Amino acid sequence: MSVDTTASATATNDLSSFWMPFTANRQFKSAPRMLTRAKGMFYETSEGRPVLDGTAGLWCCNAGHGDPRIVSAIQNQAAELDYAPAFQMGHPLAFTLASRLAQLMPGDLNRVFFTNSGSESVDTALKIALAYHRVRGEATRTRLIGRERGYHGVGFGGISVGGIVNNRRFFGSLLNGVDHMRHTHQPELNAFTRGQPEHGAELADDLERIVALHGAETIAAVIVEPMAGSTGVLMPPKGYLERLRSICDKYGILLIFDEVITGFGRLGSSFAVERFGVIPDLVTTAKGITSGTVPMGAVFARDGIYDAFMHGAPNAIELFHGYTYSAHPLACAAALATLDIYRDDKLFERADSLAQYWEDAAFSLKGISNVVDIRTMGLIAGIELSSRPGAIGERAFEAFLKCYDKGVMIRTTGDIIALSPPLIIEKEHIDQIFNTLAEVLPTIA
Ligand SMILES: Cc1ncc(COP(=O)(O)O)c(CNc2cccc(C(=O)O)c2)c1O
Repeated sequence: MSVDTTASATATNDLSSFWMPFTANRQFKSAPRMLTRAKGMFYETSEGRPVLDGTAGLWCCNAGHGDPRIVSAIQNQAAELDYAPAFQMGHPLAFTLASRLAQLMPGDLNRVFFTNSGSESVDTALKIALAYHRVRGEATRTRLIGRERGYHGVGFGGISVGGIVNNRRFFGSLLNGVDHMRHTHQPELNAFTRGQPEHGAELADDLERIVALHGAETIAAVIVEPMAGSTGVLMPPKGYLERLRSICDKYGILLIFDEVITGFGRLGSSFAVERFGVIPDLVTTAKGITSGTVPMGAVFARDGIYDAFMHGAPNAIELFHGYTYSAHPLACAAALATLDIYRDDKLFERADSLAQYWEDAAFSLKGISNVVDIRTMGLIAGIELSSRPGAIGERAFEAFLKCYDKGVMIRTTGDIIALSPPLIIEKEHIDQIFNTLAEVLPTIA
């Protein structure tokens, strides 16, 4: 029997085989929400209904959907060089892209290791950090420090340093050799703050306590999201990142910024590195690198980290790590086309120019029942709702369903609504998002 893989064949009613990620599978399969097309700011459902993409897919479609410049880049690449190994072999696009990315990133974060996702970027950065200390003769530095409420993907490395309990509790004992700083959310001090909170920089001193407990010589790296996205859009308190950098310098600890969400314009700048003016030792990225069109991640390393590995027998492999699809030609082509769009259409500057309008629109929700906090920066917003007793997440999920029915797609984490639209968004779309929320939220008891 021939297998029909055309679009008509995918309009199947058989939902049973796909085990959906991070999804209430039974609820979804009882009332599927199928997206079949996308263009610009909009998805189209299987019923032909337009849905405004308020979350850039999953924080990744920063250039919007269906840009012909990316589409043709992928098509042409598939026809020319569909796949080539990056182990002991190379293809020019990988080197061109790495150079482009290094030019985009501030500081001396000039070395780029390619992965296929944010989770792989995080595991790669953690392994580079551990190996870096070993090649420098400090093999005692094996401990990795994360932060409560941190999200660093779903690899065993990422969930070990991560701080979201549901992402950890089911997966057993591999999560050792880590410690965590406190998260920085202080609603009693900072609720409804526009941008960075005034209070909380001293929370970075948790790292001093961890050093005092374990000994600096046992600690390899600290990893933080400069802006914590998945946990519900938590901004770094003023001075916090600077303080982390200073403490890491004091003890020879590597600082890793996980910019899987904040990278590529989300905060109105190229990266959080640029936005906050703090230079980490490693940066993890993914998502916006290809505007979500082809899976790809990239880890940026400072020159000194790369140089530390470049010793020993001249024909020896310096780092025993990498993926079959590292620097995949289609991903490289999509990424180069995406970077061209960010540059030519000035999407980062555009995000910065719309940030005030976006913020004012978000804060127009203040005063609606159950809205207990609003947090914004660049083109990101977190709208926190109070939780129903014993039913955390239900209010926000109800808002998600109602917004979807009204033609707007939002994301929720717990009872926090997370919004992160494509950077091509127009003011009319911003109005549509927040007018829809203004209609929906008062109807949720
Ligand atoms: C900071 C950070 N680090 C790593 C990852 C993992 O990336 P991959 O998924 O590509 O392995 C992420 C991903 N973040 C992510 C992914 C999907 C949904 C949501 C949400 O908050 O709704 C967030 C992330 O936000």
